[in-house]
Amino acid sequence: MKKDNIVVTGGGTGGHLKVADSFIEELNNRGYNVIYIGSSNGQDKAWFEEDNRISQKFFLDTKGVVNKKFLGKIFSLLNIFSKTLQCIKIYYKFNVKKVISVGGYSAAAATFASILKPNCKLYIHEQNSKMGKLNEVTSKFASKLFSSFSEESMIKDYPVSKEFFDKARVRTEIKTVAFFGGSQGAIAINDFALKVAPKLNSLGIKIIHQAGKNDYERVKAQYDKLNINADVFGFTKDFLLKVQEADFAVSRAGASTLWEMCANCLPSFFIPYPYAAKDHQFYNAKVLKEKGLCFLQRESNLDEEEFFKAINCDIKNISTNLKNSIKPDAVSKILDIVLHDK
Ligand SMILES: CC(=O)N[C@H]1[C@@H](OP(=O)(O)OP(=O)(O)OC[C@H]2O[C@@H](n3ccc(=O)[nH]c3=O)[C@H](O)[C@@H]2O)O[C@H](CO)[C@@H](O)[C@@H]1O
Repeated sequence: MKKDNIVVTGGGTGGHLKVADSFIEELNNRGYNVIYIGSSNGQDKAWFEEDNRISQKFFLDTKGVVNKKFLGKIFSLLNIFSKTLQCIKIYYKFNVKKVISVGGYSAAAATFASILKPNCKLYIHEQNSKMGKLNEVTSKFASKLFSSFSEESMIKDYPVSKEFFDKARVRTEIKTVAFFGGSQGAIAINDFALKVAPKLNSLGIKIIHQAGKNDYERVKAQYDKLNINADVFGFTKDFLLKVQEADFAVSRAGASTLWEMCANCLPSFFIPYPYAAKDHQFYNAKVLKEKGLCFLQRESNLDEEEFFKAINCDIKNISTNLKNSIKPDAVSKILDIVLHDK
């Protein structure tokens, strides 16, 4: 017999969706009925539409509010209000008493509905070092807030999928370097990779390169022109395989990617997305940098020399120490707290 219905909401980009995915997996393993509420815009639909671990899925036509002009903001807020009413109806229909939000605009309506409906509890997972706008507004109403960066959080480890820990290995030498641009890809990282590729190639180092859907063709053509046989792709569902193969990564510092690399013991050179809200990608990586566990450079003063210095680091030492930066059972521990909360 299936247990209670639990709502998981949020997404928009891969970082939020990966965390939602980890919660859905564990809830499903524990026999709970999972209801997912996301947006029909962004990546939610592509990620979960065919997912048979989820018993009910709702992709609402919602968009972000924060970066809109005045009138756009008003329309988006009115839209969120009407979708909030729709979510309240869903909660009554399926007798929902617990809602887990991983944030992002696609979580807004379901989160507000959990606050407005009596006998419904809200649990929030904030992924970043600086809180997103929605979580800032709604966390005061949450029964519990979880975050790797908050002193108050009962569980500080990030909910990374177990497979990144299972396949972890301590790197001892650099045979393969990977370039990762976050779920959307990053032109700045693509251009940097193409700059350093000839030297990496001459050192006999293999290149893995996630260029993003939109820039893939250009990047691939550039490698062909350079006559370098790199493993280039736009986006892969098998990200773990690429992480596992790499001995060193150059990457954006979105929270999910950052902790996945820690879990896998992969030393990294982070180039944060400079336009992230409150510069949160920089602060995500700064926490690791202060412990000597990563390299960190601003996109505005990217330096090839610094990069080549980094790949000559004591990789074994960093990789070994990454092992202690995160523990593997955060998903389970967070859900223990949520599910036993009265
Ligand atoms: C531009 C922007 O606002 N980015 C935010 C977004 O980033 P974004 O979604 O890029 O951030 P993350 O790095 O957190 O997550 C990317 C996720 O996509 C997966 N992946 C990546 C490449 C690939 O080919 N296949 C694949 O599956 C990775 O495993 C990872 O789990 O959400 C993050 C989490 O809130 C934030 O920290 C970022 O700042």
